[in-house]
Amino acid sequence: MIEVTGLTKRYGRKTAVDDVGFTVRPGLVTGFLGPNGAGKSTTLRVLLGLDRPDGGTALIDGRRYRDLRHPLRTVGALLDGAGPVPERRGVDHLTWMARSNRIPRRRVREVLELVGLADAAGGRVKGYSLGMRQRLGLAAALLGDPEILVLDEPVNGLDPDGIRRVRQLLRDHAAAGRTVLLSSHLMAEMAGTADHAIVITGGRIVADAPLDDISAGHPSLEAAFFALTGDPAATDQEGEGRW
Ligand SMILES: Nc1ncnc2c1ncn2[C@@H]1O[C@H](COP(=O)(O)OP(=O)(O)OP(=O)(O)O)[C@@H](O)[C@H]1O
Repeated sequence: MIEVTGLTKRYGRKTAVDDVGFTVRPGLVTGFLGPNGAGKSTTLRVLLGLDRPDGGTALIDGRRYRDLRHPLRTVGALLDGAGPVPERRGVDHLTWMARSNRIPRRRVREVLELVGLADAAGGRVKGYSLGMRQRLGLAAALLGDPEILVLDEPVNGLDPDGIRRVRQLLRDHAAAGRTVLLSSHLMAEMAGTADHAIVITGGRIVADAPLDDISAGHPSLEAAFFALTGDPAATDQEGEGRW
């Protein structure tokens, strides 16, 4: 279970996240949606102990990330940012992670199969495509067989096989009574994967409800998203006349 309460994070004079609160429950895939700059990554970074909040808390099973006894076995995360050493082979990166977290070595092979990277695991990371790096990041998130998955744009760069694998992995994870928090800009992907959605814009939560409730009364999830967050294209047409 993830519990975020009264979370505020400022960068200089910019308030990136403003008194945000939500709960992510087990047994569901919860989508975290919002336009560029809405505050999604900031929230996830604080949750994963990569940034300090100015106020409020973000707890995983009742603890801050840095207080978790076995972080990799509790929460698997995929976030933009520091990746593996480019000179390292994919399999060595995972083996090093497994060893430093007391995870059995056989799990490395398992996660490589799960994400469809087994054949390329012997190659150096610097030779990987965007999608292969993404698969390696997912493998790392799954390595500790964690109860909770927190994934920022997991299908970014993935081909149809990769997208199908991720969708199935997340559905299976939730069906096993585990917790999934997933951010994505791809509304069709979200509509096909998530049960519940939390929508953030301008650093504030504007919806937190089952996906069907959010879409109700709109032709699509995308239309509901624009209704909640504002549609820049509509503003352009209404008078800004930029083009
Ligand atoms: N390190 C930082 N320094 C200054 N401002 C930052 C920093 N990180 C984020 N911000 C600002 O905080 C706001 C929220 O950014 P954040 O990256 O959390 O948004 P996001 O919802 O993840 O966006 P995207 O969909 O583009 O990834 C933005 O206005 C961003 O410019």
